[in-house]
Amino acid sequence: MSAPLKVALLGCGTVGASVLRLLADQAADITARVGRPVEVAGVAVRRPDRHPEVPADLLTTDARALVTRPDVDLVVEVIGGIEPARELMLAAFAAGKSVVSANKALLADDGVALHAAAAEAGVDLYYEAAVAGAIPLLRPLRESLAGDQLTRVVGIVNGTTNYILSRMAETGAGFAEALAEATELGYAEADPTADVDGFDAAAKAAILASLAFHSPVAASDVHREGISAVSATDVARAAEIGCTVKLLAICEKVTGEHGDAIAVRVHPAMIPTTHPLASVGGAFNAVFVEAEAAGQLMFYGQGAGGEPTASAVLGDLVAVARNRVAGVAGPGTTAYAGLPVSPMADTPTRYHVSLDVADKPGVLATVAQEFAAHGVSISTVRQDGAGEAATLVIVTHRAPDSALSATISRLRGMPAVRAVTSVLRVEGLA
Ligand SMILES: NC(=O)C1=CN([C@@H]2O[C@H](COP(=O)(O)OP(=O)(O)OC[C@H]3O[C@@H](n4cnc5c(N)ncnc54)[C@H](O)[C@@H]3O)[C@@H](O)[C@H]2O)C=CC1
Ligand SMILES: N[C@@H](CC=O)C(=O)O
Ligand code: NA
Repeated sequence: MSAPLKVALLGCGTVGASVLRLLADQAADITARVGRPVEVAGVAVRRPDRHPEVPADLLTTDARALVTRPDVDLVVEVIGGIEPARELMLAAFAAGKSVVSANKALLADDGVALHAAAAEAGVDLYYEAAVAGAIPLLRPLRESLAGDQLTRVVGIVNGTTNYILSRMAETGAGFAEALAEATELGYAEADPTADVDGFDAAAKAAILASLAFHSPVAASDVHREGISAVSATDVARAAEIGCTVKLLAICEKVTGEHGDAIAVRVHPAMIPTTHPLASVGGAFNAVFVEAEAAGQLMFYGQGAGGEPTASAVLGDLVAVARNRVAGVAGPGTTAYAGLPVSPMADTPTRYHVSLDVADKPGVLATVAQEFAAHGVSISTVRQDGAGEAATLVIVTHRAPDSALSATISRLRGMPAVRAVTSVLRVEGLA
């Protein structure tokens, strides 16, 4: 057997510790699959005293020196965040080393430049773990579907928020309690506001849109709304119309007056309980991909947690190790289509709106008139109660998002409307 391939592991938190453990547990199989042993050369951490599980001679606080060590062949970056992860990746490429990363924040922030640096160095940059954890999704998009035309990618790509929404809907758990559980289980980001406010899902949506539509899409291009404004009323209203609330990432090819573009958004939405995404619970993720020839495909599995994420990291590590043994680099990404990102204001969406109104003659007509004035067609209206406590529940047809939000702003100022108690977009309704 030839000399081992040496790996620099950067970061030994939830994901890094699982990578280290699985790499040791599966050493014999990985050796057989790669054709050479794959061994850890060093583990860069911030506080060596906090890692009694790692052999002391492997620990270092100098990640840069580890990355550029001549005996290191491959780098696994599971530190997270933008810097120093970016600088360490660029140093790895410059030194001719392939990188495996789980870092969606960085890939969505600077993916184009990182891919270019890897290509220039003739090495690999793989990051299957960065989107939907264990689920094989990026490689199918990049390789298996490379001969098809993708039209839509929609899914649940953040385990923490899905865990929180599932707990709120199923057990009535409070938001803070459910978030604490998700953090304890290793699903949440180092700063969980990245999950709750939709930044993590937006980064993943940007990566998915870039791969699906061969165009550069950054996290800052993604319309982003998190789940902190989702109320118990929203969850209850959703249940009344046979829906559940999920945080969705939606990437679509749209055709406007200036030609093809990409609409990319992350926001909570009501979806029918019969929709396959509605039954995706806990930290699980699921992603639908629609392609012209393939039709609909669905990918489902564990989207967060140390071991599931480490599975995807190790899959990439085996892939880049095989490429290294073969003396090649794998397929990179392409942004040849260069499609622009369409503004959220122009994106067609549907709204579910719940209003407290006085039950007086003409109120329904006044409210309906406001929708009509903005060119928004109403699909269904329901009135509950009477007198002072009447509630109007309206579901619209699709209209440009700006028309819908302008309608809501006007309703909030109408004397006949006492309160707008719930506003959520709706997806997947017939
Ligand atoms: N936890 C999860 O379920 C998933 C995490 N990811 C991604 O994997 C990456 C790692 O996530 P976790 O392991 O959950 O985070 P973590 O916070 O548990 O671990 C990161 C580790 O890196 C260390 N670190 C930070 N800066 C360092 C530096 N300059 N040098 C050496 N070590 C440094 C930290 O001390 C910490 O131990 C992130 O990019 C995250 O977005 C991706 C998919 C799922
Ligand atoms: N914090 C992320 C981890 C995986 O990407 C999530 O909750 O999905
Ligand atoms: Na994945």
